[in-house]
Amino acid sequence: MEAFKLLTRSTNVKKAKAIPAVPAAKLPSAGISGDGSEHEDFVTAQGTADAPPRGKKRKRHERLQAEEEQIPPELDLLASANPPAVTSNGSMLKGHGVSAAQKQSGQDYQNAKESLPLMAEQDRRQILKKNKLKITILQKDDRKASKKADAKAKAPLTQIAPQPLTSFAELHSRYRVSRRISENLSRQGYREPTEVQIAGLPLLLGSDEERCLPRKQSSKKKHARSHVDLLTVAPTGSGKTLAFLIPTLQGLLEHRLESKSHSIQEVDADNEVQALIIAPTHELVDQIVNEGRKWATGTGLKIAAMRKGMRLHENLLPKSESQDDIQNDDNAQKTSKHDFLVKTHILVSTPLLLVHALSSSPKAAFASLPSIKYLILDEADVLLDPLFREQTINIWNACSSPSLQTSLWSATIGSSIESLAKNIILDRRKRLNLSEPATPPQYILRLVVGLKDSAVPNISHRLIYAASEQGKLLALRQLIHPSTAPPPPSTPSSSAAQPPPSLQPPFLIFTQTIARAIALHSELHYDIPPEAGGSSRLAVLHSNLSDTARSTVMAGFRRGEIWILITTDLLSRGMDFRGMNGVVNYDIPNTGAAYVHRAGRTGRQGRRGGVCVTLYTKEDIPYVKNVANVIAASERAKAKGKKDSVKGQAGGVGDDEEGEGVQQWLLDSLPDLSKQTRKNLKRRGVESRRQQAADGGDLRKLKKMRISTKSGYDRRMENRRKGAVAGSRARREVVEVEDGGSDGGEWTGFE
Ligand SMILES: Nc1ncnc2c1ncn2[C@@H]1O[C@H](COP(=O)(O)OP(=O)(O)OP(=O)(O)O)[C@@H](O)[C@H]1O
Repeated sequence: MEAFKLLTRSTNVKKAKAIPAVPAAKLPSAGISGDGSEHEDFVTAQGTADAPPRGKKRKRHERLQAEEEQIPPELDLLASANPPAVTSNGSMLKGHGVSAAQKQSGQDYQNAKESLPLMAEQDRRQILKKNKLKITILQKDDRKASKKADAKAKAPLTQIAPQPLTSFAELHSRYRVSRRISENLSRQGYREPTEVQIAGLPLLLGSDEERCLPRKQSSKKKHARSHVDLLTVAPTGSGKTLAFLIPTLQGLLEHRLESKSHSIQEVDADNEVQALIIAPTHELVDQIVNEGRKWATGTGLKIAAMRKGMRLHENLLPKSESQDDIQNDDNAQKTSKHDFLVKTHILVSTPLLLVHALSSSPKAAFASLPSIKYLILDEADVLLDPLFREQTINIWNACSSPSLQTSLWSATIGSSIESLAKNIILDRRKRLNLSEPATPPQYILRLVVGLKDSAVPNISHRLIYAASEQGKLLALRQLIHPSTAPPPPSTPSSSAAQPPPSLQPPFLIFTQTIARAIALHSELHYDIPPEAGGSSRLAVLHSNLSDTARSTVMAGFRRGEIWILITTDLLSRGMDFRGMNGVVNYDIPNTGAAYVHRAGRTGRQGRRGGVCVTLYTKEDIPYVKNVANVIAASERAKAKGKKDSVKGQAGGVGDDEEGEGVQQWLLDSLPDLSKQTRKNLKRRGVESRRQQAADGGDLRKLKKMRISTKSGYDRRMENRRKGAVAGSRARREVVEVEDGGSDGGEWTGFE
């Protein structure tokens, strides 16, 4: 059961421990030395640091040193993490002496940033290629853009090769990320950046020079930073959360430093939300908050989840007061007592909760959020899908700051979502009058890691034909108890020649609808023997449960108390369960992208040994091509990876995952999906599974789709038995009441 310990991640966020005092930074203008020798020299010449020589006029650098020592470590963005780089002739490398005076303003701060030398272009390109990273400029917003729009549309997109982040130590040494954040990373045991972090962090943290953005010859500012909006497509479990959280935290610290040095008295700036992270589900929101708190520890920055009844700022009245139909005072009072103001720097929310909070303004139909500097859309393709599109765009439009930086993240962003996002960004700029000479220039970049929109190749994919709903149940039981249940019906079209794999818990089972998740849960209720924990090992999670019930199930699953979790697509996106052994698609996913995300709950951070099993029936055959194509692409990628690594080193990768998921003959024989079928399937899933008795659906079809191993005859007999028991119980109660009423309650037994 060691695996279950791994699931405990993110359940309890320990309160930030007091960070041990970090020694005050050395005076940078004193020549900077990591070992403090220059500082000692300074002290010997001037007296002790604690007691400067009396009677002497305080020199400027002493004053600056005092100022420097007052800067708390979380804001000490310029402190040197590494000993200063010294050239062979003993002189300092350019850029390792930054005076405190340069911190006087945010602009100065930017100018003060002296970068470490860049890698040669060839080396940069080699590292990016090795890590399968592709960075493209989708749009450069400049003065001539509109005039040359047509010409530009035809021109190929420009690829760039930014300076890659080769280690987390570079975050501080090159990008001046706060020491606190770097310490938090190393305390959590994070050593090497993942692929998406290798390119994503420099793109969001670096100067134009480090990002290698094309610069005008006339631009003299070496450390200029253009405005960048970023679209990132990176595999599931590749560390995207950290890639957007670190730059956000760092950006907010820089803003704080900037406004402090400008003595800008921002109205209640410390309580204002300055970054918004939008995610599609409550579960993902909570996970991001937990992750964010790990990196924000000790920085003074707060990150919180949006909850019902929260208000974003004072001007937004509680919902009750803004509505015309206030029923009575008591009610209004009660509601306003429960409404409270959000006091956090980073707010994480689902689109719906935020939209509710924003539309509760009595004055405007939709309140604006001018303080938001960062907008992050996690699982952006879902957020821009018709289901959430309107809400997401409303939130996006409410962020009215001209310097808003938007980033979109997902493992799957199709070309239609990409162009929609691009258009929203450009329209917003036009509306805010930012399309004219953009200073600094504004770019929309796209970062793609690996093969776009593909499933992780480090797990094994199995597509199993189970003929009917009953066959699926049998196949599932076979997966859970490989030795006890009979094998699923095998037919000539079964793709798996070998017996189906067995699954070690913990694992997730996905169904198409809530009703089916509930039905499957009650069917499997007694499948786990009491000596293994019985029915408490199995749970169901869906959006019809209360928030508390959802959190309880999630906590139980993360703690390893629940072994098998039956759910809908609610948990298919973004959820990070460490040690997850497998995923079962009890019902086929609606799209290829949905398969990528469901399968991505296992095999995270490159972990091997995960299994994704997809069961399909005769009714699914017209729809299964989507999934089969994704599996085939993933297996091709796996085979290529193996070939490459065998070339690179003898032995190569382990041969534990064979490419048995989908065979070519099956791929060729599955029917192609028409555009309309694809669209309908995406929206509604396999239609026959959605029908309920109440819909007046075809009774025979309904029976076919029912999740149960029992025959109709057995069910009828069981129902009769149940009816008889209930009837006899009711009769007994009637007799008891009558007897009790007649003679004072003395029981005389049954007749
Ligand atoms: N550099 C790193 N070193 C080690 N572990 C890391 C690193 N970066 C992230 N992780 C861990 O990898 C796991 C997956 O990260 P994360 O949840 O951010 O993936 P993701 O790319 O957002 O996946 P999804 O597309 O499913 O949302 C997390 O447990 C995270 O803590």
